[in-house]
Amino acid sequence: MQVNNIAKETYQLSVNVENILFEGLWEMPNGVSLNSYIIKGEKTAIVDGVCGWDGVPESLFALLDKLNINPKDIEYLIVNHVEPDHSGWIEAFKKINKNFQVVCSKKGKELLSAFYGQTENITVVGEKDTLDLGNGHVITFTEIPNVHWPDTIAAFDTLTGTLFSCDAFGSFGKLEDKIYADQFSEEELKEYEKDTVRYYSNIVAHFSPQVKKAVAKCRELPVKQIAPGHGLIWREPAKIMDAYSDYADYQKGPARKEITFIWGSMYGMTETAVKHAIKMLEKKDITLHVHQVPKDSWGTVLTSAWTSTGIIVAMPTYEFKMFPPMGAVLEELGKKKVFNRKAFRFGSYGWSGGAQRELDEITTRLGMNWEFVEPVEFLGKSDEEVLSKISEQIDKLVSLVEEAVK
Ligand SMILES: Cc1cc2nc3c(=O)[nH]c(=O)nc-3n(C[C@H](O)[C@H](O)[C@H](O)COP(=O)(O)O)c2cc1C
Repeated sequence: MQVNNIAKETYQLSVNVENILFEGLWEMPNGVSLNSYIIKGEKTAIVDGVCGWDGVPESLFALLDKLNINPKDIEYLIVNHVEPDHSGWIEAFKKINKNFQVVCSKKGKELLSAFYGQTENITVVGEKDTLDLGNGHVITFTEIPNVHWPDTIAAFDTLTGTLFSCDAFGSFGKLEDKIYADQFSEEELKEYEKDTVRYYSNIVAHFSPQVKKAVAKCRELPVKQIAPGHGLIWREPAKIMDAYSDYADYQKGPARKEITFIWGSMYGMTETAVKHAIKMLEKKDITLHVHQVPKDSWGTVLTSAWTSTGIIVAMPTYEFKMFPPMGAVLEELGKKKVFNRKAFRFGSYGWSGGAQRELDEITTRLGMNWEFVEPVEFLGKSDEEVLSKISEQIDKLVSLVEEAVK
């Protein structure tokens, strides 16, 4: 929980949240920050807020107190989108301040009524509309729908060049002493990027075409720094804009020279072949992510798959279908539109098989368009012949990935 002066009369109020599943679903090994911003012109505005969970609005009020800001003196609540991780505190705020004006998009107005019964004192803004807070702080608005809720806008302070981008350009990971990306070393940024890709792939990825449009729009603004609703502030805005643009492109593939290897096994028959395959892949000049299901969460698998051009799935047949957690993970990859990957499947069966049929059904139904090399399905344990066939197909897969990313 911290306050930072990030530009003239502009402050970041940040509250870290840990040990929860984001959206009730996604694990966050390093937590997440909920960032609000105060702009103190002649009038005071708060840009986005925090969730309404126990203790979180109170943390925000404590931060306002540190800044000597009485919530009653906040005139504008700029709600870039109504998703409750940023707007949940409105109920608590309304109890303290009865005379504020909400600034949001047309769609945001509908959602505010539905979620918080807020129907009055709302100023609707659209593309290029402005809000003058005095002292030179003229805020202009840009519509970036579906990044990540349909009502999303971004607010740009023309005085300081700060773009308050809401979920766009955000990341998982707590904010600690360093709040700017440029305070991180190359190594630290590489590590931090894992949280950014996790955030992007788990939360925003479905809307990748809209992300592309949003990035293009934001590039047109004279942005000096990007202050997102989650994660670090970017004083070199092109870096995170380029990264988000690349992540959006990965949806349709090809992505990076990486392979995500997802496997599951009941009695070790498939697992023996998995160990052989991993040993082989580790000798290749390609980044490998290995995940066992159901041990590793959907979110973790999705994070790796998002940046991988190649996918290997290894699992046995279970009641005429795939080993169930594999089916669930693949459905999720399909729904997030992890499309056009190079892929390989192998696994053990005991009766009459069936895993392949379900795999084909899921990839076809969800339009995933994965290009598979020949599958290797074996009865019981894997012998030398099976392992050699697996090696052959892995060689083919690696070549396909290398070709795709050239
Ligand atoms: C609960 C259960 C369901 C199974 N269902 C099928 C099936 O529908 N078709 C099939 O060919 N084998 C089926 N098998 C056999 C397994 O696919 C076989 O034992 C395989 O070797 C398991 O590989 P693993 O040790 O990697 O889990 C089933 C086994 C179990 C325990």
